Amino acid sequence: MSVPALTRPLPVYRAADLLAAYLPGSYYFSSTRGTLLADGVDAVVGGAPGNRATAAAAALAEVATVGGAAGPVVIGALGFRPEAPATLVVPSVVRRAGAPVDAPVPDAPARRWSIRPRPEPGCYTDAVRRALALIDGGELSKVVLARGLELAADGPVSVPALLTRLVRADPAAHAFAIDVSAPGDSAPRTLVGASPELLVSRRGDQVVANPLAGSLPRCADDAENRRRVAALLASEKERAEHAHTAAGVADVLGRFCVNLHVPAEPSVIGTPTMWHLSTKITGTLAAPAAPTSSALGLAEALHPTPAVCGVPPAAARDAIAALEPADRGYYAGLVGWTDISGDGEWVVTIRSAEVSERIVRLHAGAGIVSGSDPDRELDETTAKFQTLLRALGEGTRS
Ligand SMILES: C=C(O[C@H]1C=CC=C(C(=O)O)[C@@H]1O)C(=O)O
Repeated sequence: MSVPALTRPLPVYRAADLLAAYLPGSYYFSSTRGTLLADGVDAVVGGAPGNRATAAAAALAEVATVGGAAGPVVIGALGFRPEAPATLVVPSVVRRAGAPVDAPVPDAPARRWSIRPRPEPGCYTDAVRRALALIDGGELSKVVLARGLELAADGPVSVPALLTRLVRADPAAHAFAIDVSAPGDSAPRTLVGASPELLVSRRGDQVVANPLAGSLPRCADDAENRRRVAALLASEKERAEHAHTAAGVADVLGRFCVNLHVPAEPSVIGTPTMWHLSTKITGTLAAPAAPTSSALGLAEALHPTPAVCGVPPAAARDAIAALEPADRGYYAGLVGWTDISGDGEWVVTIRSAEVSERIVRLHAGAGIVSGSDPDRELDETTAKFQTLLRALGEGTRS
């Protein structure tokens, strides 16, 4: 007598269902590769900065029997500085669906906001001038300087509404909402955003990275947008800014890959708010079984790329510490997931915010190279804020 196989039908979810099911405290990540919604914490992944991939692999091996339909993952976010707070967990339940599809953007909840730039715009342009002096002095070739906005609402901010508006405004973005609450926080804290920048994606032995640098704002006029795209491609200064980033990423990935394809010329990608010079780098891993070659291992090796730090990296880090008045926290770090096979997707934490009850903290940065104009860099950060400001129903201010 044959024994029927014990099979459990895998639940099938739609991306829209998982987006609708997101609640603060969950872990959400979506991109053109698919949607992931995870809940509960089976294990917290520790590990020393730079070596978290090994700790992640060990944690995944230990909980390999749980993880719902999709098997266990490590999901979370690491901050910009190696010693910054980190959130990396193996959730108890993982639900997956395909990529988000086009759907109308719902209205933002009605809120009144008070907005404070941190620092004041004049302090930011002063910092850019000081960075240009370091560049002129030969200490640096590029540094990315960021500034912040602190928004206070007249009531609690709905993170599900914010996430939904971000995903609907740009279903191709890498959208995320990660619970980053820490002991001692007076209220739950969520890192939420829609990053255009793929740090690294891995499937089997195939890797893809998509460094971005060199930007212009997008506008409502098609002809003007075409002019801006052409201007971006033609600008020596923007191309130099981009070349530093693409070369930095290619250099690191080259150490892990047996072959690496780096297009000779950048292309342009668009988000609803920005145009960016882009280089899509692809490669084949030499040792895919090594934890250091997992998606998280590669992401840690790549971070921080010159898209958020600079060249040379140590001097750029020092300049950022000296010229930015506040810590970046999770901004300009990495956010994503890795599974037990080492596959996964990590993105650069830009176009992001930390939300805690009534307060939303945003950051945006711009790459400073020889020839940068402080006022234009300020304007670029203002344009980059629009992704989050529009999703909050507060576009065009700052
Ligand atoms: C640092 C940010 O963007 C990076 C990614 C794309 C273009 C950039 C730029 O043109 O400066 C930045 O390197 C940010 O959005 O905060």
